[in-house]
Amino acid sequence: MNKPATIKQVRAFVVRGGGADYHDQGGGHWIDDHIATPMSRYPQYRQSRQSFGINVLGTLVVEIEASDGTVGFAVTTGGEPAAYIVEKHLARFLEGAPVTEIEKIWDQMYFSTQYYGRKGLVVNALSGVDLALWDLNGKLRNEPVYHMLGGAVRDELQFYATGARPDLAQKLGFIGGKMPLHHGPAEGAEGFRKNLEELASMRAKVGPDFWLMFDCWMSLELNYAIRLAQAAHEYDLKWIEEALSPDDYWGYAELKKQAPRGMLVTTGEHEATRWGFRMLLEMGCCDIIQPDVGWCGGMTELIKISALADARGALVIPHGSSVYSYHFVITRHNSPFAEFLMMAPKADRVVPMFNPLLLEEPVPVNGRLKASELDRPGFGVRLNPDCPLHRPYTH
Ligand SMILES: C[C@H](O)[C@H](O)[C@@H](O)[C@@H](O)C(=O)O
Ligand SMILES: [Mg+2]
Repeated sequence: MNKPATIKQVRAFVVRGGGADYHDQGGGHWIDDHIATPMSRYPQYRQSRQSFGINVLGTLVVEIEASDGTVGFAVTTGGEPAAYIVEKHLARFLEGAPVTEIEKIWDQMYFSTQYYGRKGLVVNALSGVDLALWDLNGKLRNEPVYHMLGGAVRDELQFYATGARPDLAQKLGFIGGKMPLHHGPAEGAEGFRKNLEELASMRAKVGPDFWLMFDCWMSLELNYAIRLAQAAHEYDLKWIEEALSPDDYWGYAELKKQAPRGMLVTTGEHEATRWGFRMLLEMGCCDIIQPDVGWCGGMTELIKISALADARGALVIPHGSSVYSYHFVITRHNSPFAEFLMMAPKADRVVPMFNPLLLEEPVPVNGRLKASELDRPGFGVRLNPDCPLHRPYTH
C-alpha cells in the first residue's frame, strides 16, 4: 500500500469583503440594519454592528500543500490575528506530518494553544486548518468530504433561510425563515412591542405553517427572553435562538424550562469544542445545538460534538457555514435540515453564502440541494482568483 503524502507547507492568507466573514458587507445590507446585540445597550452602537466591529477580523484562508503539490484549503472568520496563529504556532504540527494524521494534528493544535485558546479566535484558526486538511485528504483520495464522513443519509438537503424577509424566502422554497431580532432590552417596552409587531406582521404574510424563528444574537437577559418567548407563542415562533450570552449556561437552562411548550430553544454558534457543547447538553440548555464548523473546532471536532448530541436526542443544525456544513449535515440523521444565510442585501434572492470568494459554491434551488451537487473532491470549491489574497505572516 502506498505511504500517504506528507504536508509540505501551511499558508495563511487574509481577504476583505464578504467571504467567510459574511458580516463584512457594504452599506444598506439587512445584516447590519439595527440588529439587537449585547452592544445595543450603548445607543451609538445600536444601528450598526459594524460600528462596534463585528467585521473587524475579516476572512482567514488556510492552504495546506502536500508533498505531491496537491493543495487543500478552507475559509473561516479570523483575519490577520488568526493568520498569525496558523503561521507562527499551528503550522509546526502539520509540516512534515502525513496528511492522514488528522486526529493527532487536531490534538496537538488544540492542546498546544489551550493555555490561550479553547474558544473564539484561536479555535477559529484551528478550525480553518482542520477543514483545509479534510479538503486536502478529499482531493488526494478523489472523494467528496461527505463520503469520508460516512456518506449521505438522504438524497438532498433542505434549508431554512436566515434574513430579513422570510416572506420572500417562503416564495423561494425554503422551509422556514429566521429573522434577526431588531430591539433589545435597552429599548424597553416600545422595543419589545416592535419585536412582536414584526413577528405578527410576518406571520400574517407567510400563513400558519411556515416556520418563523427569532435570532437574538446574544442580546437579551433572561426575563426579557422568557417574556418574549411567551408573547411570541401566539404567533407560533418555532424557536428562539441565542437569546443570552454564550457563557450563561444557567440562564439557558432556565429559559428552556420557561419556554412555552412546543417552542424550541437553540444556541451554540459561538460555543466551541466537545467540552463546551457537553456543558450545553448536560445542563439542558437547548433543544438544538448550532455549532459553526469554522469556529467550533472544525470537522474533526464537529463529529465528536454531533455524537454527544445524538446520544441525547438533540438535533445538530450547524450555523450557516456554506459547503463546510453541507458536507456534514447530509451525513447525519440528527441534522435533518441546514441553514442558508441570505447574503443578498435585501434578502430577496439566493446568492452564494461566502460570495464572492468561492467558485462552484453550491446554493439551494427551491430551498433544496441534492447530495450529488456535492460530488467533487474535498469540499468541491475553488478560490476565486479575482479575490486578492494577502499573506501577512510567514514562518
Ligand atoms: C442574523 C444573525 O444576526 C447573525 O448575523 C447570523 O450570522 C447568525 O446568528 C445566524 O444564526 O445565521
Ligand atoms: Mg444565530
